[in-house]
Amino acid sequence: MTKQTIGSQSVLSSKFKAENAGGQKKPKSGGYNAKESSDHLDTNQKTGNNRNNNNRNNNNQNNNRNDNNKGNNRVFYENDSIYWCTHCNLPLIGDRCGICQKLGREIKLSQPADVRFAQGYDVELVEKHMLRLFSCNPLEGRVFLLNKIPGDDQTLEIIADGLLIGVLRFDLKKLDFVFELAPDGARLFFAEPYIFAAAGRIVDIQKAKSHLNGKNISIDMIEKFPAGISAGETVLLRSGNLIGYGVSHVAGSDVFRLQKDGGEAKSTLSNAELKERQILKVKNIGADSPLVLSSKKPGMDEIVAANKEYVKSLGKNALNTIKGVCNACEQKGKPVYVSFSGGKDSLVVLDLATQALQNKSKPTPFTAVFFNTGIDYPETIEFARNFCAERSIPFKEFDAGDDFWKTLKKLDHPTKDSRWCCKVCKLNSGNKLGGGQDHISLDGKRKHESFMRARIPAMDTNPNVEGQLNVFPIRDWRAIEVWLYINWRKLPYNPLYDNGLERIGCWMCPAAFQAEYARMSEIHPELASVWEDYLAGWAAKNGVSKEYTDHGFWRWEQLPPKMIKLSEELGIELIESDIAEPEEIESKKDGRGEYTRAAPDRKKPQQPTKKGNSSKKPRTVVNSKGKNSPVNRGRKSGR
Ligand SMILES: Nc1ncnc2c1ncn2[C@@H]1O[C@H](COP(=O)(O)OS(=O)(=O)O)[C@@H](OP(=O)(O)O)[C@H]1O
Repeated sequence: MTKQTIGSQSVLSSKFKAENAGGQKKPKSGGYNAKESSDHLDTNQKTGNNRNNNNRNNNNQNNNRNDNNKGNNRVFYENDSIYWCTHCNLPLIGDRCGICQKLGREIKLSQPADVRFAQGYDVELVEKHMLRLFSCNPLEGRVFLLNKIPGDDQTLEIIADGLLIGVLRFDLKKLDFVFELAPDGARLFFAEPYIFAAAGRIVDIQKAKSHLNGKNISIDMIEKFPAGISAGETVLLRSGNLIGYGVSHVAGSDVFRLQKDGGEAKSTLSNAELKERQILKVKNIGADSPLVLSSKKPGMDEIVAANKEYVKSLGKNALNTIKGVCNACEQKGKPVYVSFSGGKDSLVVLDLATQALQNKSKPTPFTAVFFNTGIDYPETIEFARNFCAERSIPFKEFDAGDDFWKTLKKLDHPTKDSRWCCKVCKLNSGNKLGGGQDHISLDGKRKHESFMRARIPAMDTNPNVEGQLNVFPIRDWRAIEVWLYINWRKLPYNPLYDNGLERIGCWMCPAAFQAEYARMSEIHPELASVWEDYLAGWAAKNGVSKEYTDHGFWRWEQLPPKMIKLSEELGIELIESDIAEPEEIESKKDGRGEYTRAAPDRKKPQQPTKKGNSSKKPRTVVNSKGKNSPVNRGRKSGR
């Protein structure tokens, strides 16, 4: 089996997939095998062992467990596959296509497998990168998927025609997305008609006697290196009958000048330097054939039709959960609320609750509750209010008003590891909701949203809101299932999802990716400037640079290793309290082994505390070279 690596993810190549087509799927009940189940996107042809809806849903009930083999607390989700109908060329959440009735090819997803459809701005973003790099877009007009994987910041696998095409990764140095090819993505650009447009991206390497995979290539091996390539970019590679891709270490203009023996092209490197430098690194190259995507480009209506029975079955299970809880004897008479944030998950729960509880003969009254945090996007507030008004759903809005800003004056800003904002903006309102009386709250949280949420139970009493029983009717659903349901039911949804936001919450959330701040400042520059003004003031008081806040260092109380490394690479000075002892860092990991996007957990709110810690050493700016210079630059409240 040949494994290839894209960023942090191992991917089984399509060559392997082809060799193993028809292979039997491993039983789900077996113990976890790290080798077999590491983060990867893999395809395996199913061989008639048809799983029915019930099996699927049963799997969903118990779909994750600890990955003990990896020696950390990261959870392994067993429900990490989708299927691809190769006949209709569309994704399936169950193994059989509802249109052609054929069995789909299984695709194992990188964990946490919360795959979704690319929509609106996502499609534009991918197109922008395709055009910039390859001057063409083979994904044009196709519905494709995005699968969020762990990384330094937002990192998305791009899946089209059931194949991993590449990865979009938000680069914390560049503060922009970069596109990296995957083996099948590279094969696309060697097929007609794309090979003509992408010619300016193809580097020709001399035929080699030994393997090239993973090797750095020096100038004497380069036959042709297009001038338009920049250093650090993904490039297509050709060597004899081998095709593949790699990453350039230098700009094309440098190579061009050297090969032309001192031509006109602008250069940053001398000929001698260039001769010594490695020109590029081969990521993957092999005797693969160019890849032509299917001529079928189904739209969302067809995709919904192909998945309808599975979606209906998921919906029915969730309806039964809601009915079961709300009509159980011990819960009878308790007020029922739907925690409606204006996001996609609680939208589905609200629609399910409407069907489950608005039974004509014996309706159970319920109310949609929206906690207006005072830092919500205007689109979210408008959507939540309108959705309920248009459907005559009783709607209750609790407004936290200026509480966030008032608290910000007293304390330092919230961080990923000290998040007082959820308590101030949501939980305080939550406690007003039931007034201490027993009540039921239907909530949109899902296990696949983050490794932190992997263990949410079917229902739970909320230790932070007196009398509240939380029920999570769609806890086993993945984002693709949520979107299929929304499309099947033709529900209107928050427009921010089409505008490049994967997750709707407060526009200022310390748990957000830097990529999300970047997008927020494009959608709502007026909101971004409020936060930038705050950060500028905070930076001045604490003696940190604009780069410190621009690159998102403010989001942590104590920085994770990836941010410390970034500060070294960018030469950004830190504050001593940014750097925790290794044990402290370990205990602060968010369960994904990453520090990225620890989803807020209302069960464990951070108590508002002053960030100041009197036991801390005097403030010291640590420069990136590790030299400490004691200075009088304490943060207002300290970190
Ligand atoms: N402001 C507000 N008002 C009412 N209900 C809310 C609110 N924030 C969160 N929720 C409920 O919690 C679900 C998960 O939301 P989040 O992950 O965004 O936030 S949180 O951790 O719960 O705070 C969320 O579902 P989705 O936001 O659709 O995923 C809701 O059921």
